[in-house]
Amino acid sequence: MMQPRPIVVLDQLSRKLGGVSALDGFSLSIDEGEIVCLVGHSGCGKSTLLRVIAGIETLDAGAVTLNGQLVSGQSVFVEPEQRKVGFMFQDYALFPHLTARQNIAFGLKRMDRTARDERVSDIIKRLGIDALSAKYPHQLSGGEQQRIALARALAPQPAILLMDEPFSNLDRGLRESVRLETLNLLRALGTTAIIVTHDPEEALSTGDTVALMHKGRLVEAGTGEAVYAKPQTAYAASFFSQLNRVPACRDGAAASSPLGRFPLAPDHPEPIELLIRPHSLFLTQDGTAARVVDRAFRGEIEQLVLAVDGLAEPLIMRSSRNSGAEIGQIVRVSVRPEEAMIFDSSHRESST
Ligand SMILES: Nc1ncnc2c1ncn2[C@@H]1O[C@H](COP(=O)(O)OP(=O)(O)OP(=O)(O)O)[C@@H](O)[C@H]1O
Repeated sequence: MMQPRPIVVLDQLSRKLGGVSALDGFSLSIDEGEIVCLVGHSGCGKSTLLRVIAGIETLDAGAVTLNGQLVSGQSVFVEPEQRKVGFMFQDYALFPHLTARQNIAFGLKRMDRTARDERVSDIIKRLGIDALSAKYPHQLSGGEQQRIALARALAPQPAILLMDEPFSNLDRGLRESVRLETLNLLRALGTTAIIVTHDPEEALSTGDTVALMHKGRLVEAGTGEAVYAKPQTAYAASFFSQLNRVPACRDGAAASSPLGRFPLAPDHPEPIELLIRPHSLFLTQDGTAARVVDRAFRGEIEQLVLAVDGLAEPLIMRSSRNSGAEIGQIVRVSVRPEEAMIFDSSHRESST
């Protein structure tokens, strides 16, 4: 098997816009054929990053290398048309006065007519959108417009495809199927892609790598499983799920808390931040006493709100087992020790 080759190398990208650091030393390397899902809260710099890669925004510092060629930085600037980068905008930006087929052909003006027709027919066939090709954008549903926009972005066979919130305009029901279809197509074509979203759940299930961004910086990157189960930072832990923050302090080789003791590395920085997901709590005879403050049954999931002595905030516990607990009842709660997450809280203010 061939070694993967980095096709997008983003090195220490910085860009100030309107006095804000939209990009602040952002670095990431993406392999050929890799699908990266870039996620972060609104305003963290996701769109600016895509625009810099596409060449429709400049850099203050840093360098972008695409396919081995320096395209931005060190006084180099390669024009967007020369970059072999496709861009799919959040609102699709289809031309209203062109049919679906003409929209798809739009980026192929420099090809001769026969080759262009062939290319357009090929992508229409691949996406199974033949029935839409003579229609105008206003005659298409949101899902159909999304497919035309995708076909238009893919028609020039870009080495890299950038997609800004490509599924956010779709209904919930449609979003899942369009997302799977789009990913399957990108994989079949071997396209390297960066897909932007602000939805944590979507990020975890889209693509090979999740890259979490905050205030113009990369917080961490890894597979969806890794960033969810073993986040390296408290910011990532809290971005991808609700959390219980539990006070804890060092006691020898352990972090001691009202919910028990957890192993702590000797060199772990202090103060300690102990974070526990609602699903990491369970009821057991030898747990810590807790009073049920609230209980909500949600079909497959039961949620309990539990007051524990020594905790200012009640704990949220979720389980797929129905405990049958009643409000006011005293229960005993424990933590799956391997799921307790311990961080250093000294940088919390700057990271949230
Ligand atoms: N043209 C501009 N002029 C001034 N400030 C800008 C400009 N473009 C972006 N910004 C600022 O830069 C920061 C990053 O913006 P950007 O649009 O890249 O974020 P984003 O993560 O894509 O947000 P969203 O998810 O809301 O689209 C924001 O604080 C934004 O207000």
